[in-house]
Amino acid sequence: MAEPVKLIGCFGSPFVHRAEVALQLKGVPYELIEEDVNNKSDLLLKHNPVHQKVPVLLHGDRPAICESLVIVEYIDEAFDGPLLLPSDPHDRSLARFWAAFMYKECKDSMWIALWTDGEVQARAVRETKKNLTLLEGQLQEGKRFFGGDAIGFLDIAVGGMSHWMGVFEEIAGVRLLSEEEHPTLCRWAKEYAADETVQRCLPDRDRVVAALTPRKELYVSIAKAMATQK
Ligand SMILES: N[C@@H](CCC(=O)N[C@@H](CS)C(=O)NCC(=O)O)C(=O)O
Repeated sequence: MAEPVKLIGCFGSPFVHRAEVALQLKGVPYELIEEDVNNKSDLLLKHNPVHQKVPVLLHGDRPAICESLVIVEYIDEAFDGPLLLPSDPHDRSLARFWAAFMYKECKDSMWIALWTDGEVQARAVRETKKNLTLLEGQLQEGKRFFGGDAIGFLDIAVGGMSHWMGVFEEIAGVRLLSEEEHPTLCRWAKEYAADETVQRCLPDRDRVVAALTPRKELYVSIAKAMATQK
């Protein structure tokens, strides 16, 4: 009998979304354990004592796997189904490189652009748009997804942007991604969000806006701290 798979997650998280999409694409049955990140459970603290964040993947009795992209890679290797990372080592390294770029440079500049103001914000907006152009360059002509004709690792890494970017833009009142400036990336975002498997684990947009809006002050203070470290 297959060992049970459990995912500790929380509502409205783009990081949890990554793990869920990977499980869904692989056709792995799993139990989603909803965590209240404002009142963390002993289960979460036990399995992710380092970062105390979701997602956390539990596979049988083995030690938990933490960090969304590590989880996606594990799911890809541990289960049958369509390959998420490219089979070619060179392509695989490139996918990992751009996923790391998304996680660090893109995310950081976006976050500062969304939640600061004045010259700091203006600089971050310019940097974000430059980063989005670089990312857009990874979408090959004639291919629907970063992974080619099917959703792959890099699509999952960038995937949060397709649903959450608009949410954060709405809460912050700032526009970063537009059809005029990044038509190919916008086309990708629509196709990703419209995919049948992805749709199964995309939280309702209005509920996400309602859940994240009260966190605005927190986002502003995190962004200010990030900006001073740059
Ligand atoms: N680098 C982590 C980030 C995960 C993350 O930030 N998760 C948020 C939910 S969206 C969380 O658990 N927040 C709780 C906290 O920061 O205390 C990953 O990729 O898994």
